[in-house]
Amino acid sequence: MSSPVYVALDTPDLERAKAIASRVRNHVGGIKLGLEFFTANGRSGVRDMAALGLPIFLDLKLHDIPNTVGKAIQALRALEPAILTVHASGGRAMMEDAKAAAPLGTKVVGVTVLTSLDGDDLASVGLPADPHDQVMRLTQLAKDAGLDGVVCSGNEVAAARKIWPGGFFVVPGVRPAGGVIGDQKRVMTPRKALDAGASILVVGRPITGAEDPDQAARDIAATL
Ligand SMILES: O=C(O)c1cc(=O)[nH]c(=O)n1[C@@H]1O[C@H](COP(=O)(O)O)[C@@H](O)[C@H]1O
Repeated sequence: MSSPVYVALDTPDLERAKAIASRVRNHVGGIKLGLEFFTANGRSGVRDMAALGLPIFLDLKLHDIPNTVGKAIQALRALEPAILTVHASGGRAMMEDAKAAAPLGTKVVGVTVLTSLDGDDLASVGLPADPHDQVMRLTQLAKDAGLDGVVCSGNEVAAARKIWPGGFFVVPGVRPAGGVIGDQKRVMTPRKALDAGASILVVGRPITGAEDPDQAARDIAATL
């Protein structure tokens, strides 16, 4: 079975992204490319990374009016990513248009509450102060809109899966025991997140920032 770990290659440097991907490729199940990579390298950069042969998770976290998000996804269709993100808080119509515009084989997943936010952050933007409640609300909305799954933290994934047993659950904010937490606020170890019901785990800096990324990826794989 392929690894549930997608390595987040958060760098604007194409050569660095390729170098890390080649080093860790036998210990991860896929590659996640986000805004930092995409704004620097665009579609041709995504194609270069796809040529390495691992599934591509294109994490652009689209969030705009339904027409704009739908058209943006149409413009990306040829890349046929395995997974694509939109913000679930963009609303049901936006998510419906996103799914309708995506290639058939692409899983479109809705970001619920970013793992870098806690209750105080939510309250500061006028949302219910409990991340758990907001994740449940947006999981239900993403399901109703016909998406394939959601992104949430390990803290919420078990409850979210109860709402949506067949959903695809992406869990970032993953840290090995004792790992540096950085800007993340809702974190969990890879093993616990998987046991709680994650479909895949997104791991960035614990691998890419390690002195020996292959060893870091192997160490994480050994805990799963
Ligand atoms: O959609 C995501 O992948 C995502 C959602 C979220 O709520 N939190 C989150 O950290 N991410 C992404 O997951 C990765 C986490 O990176 P590290 O904190 O370095 O492991 C980054 O690429 C983030 O963009």
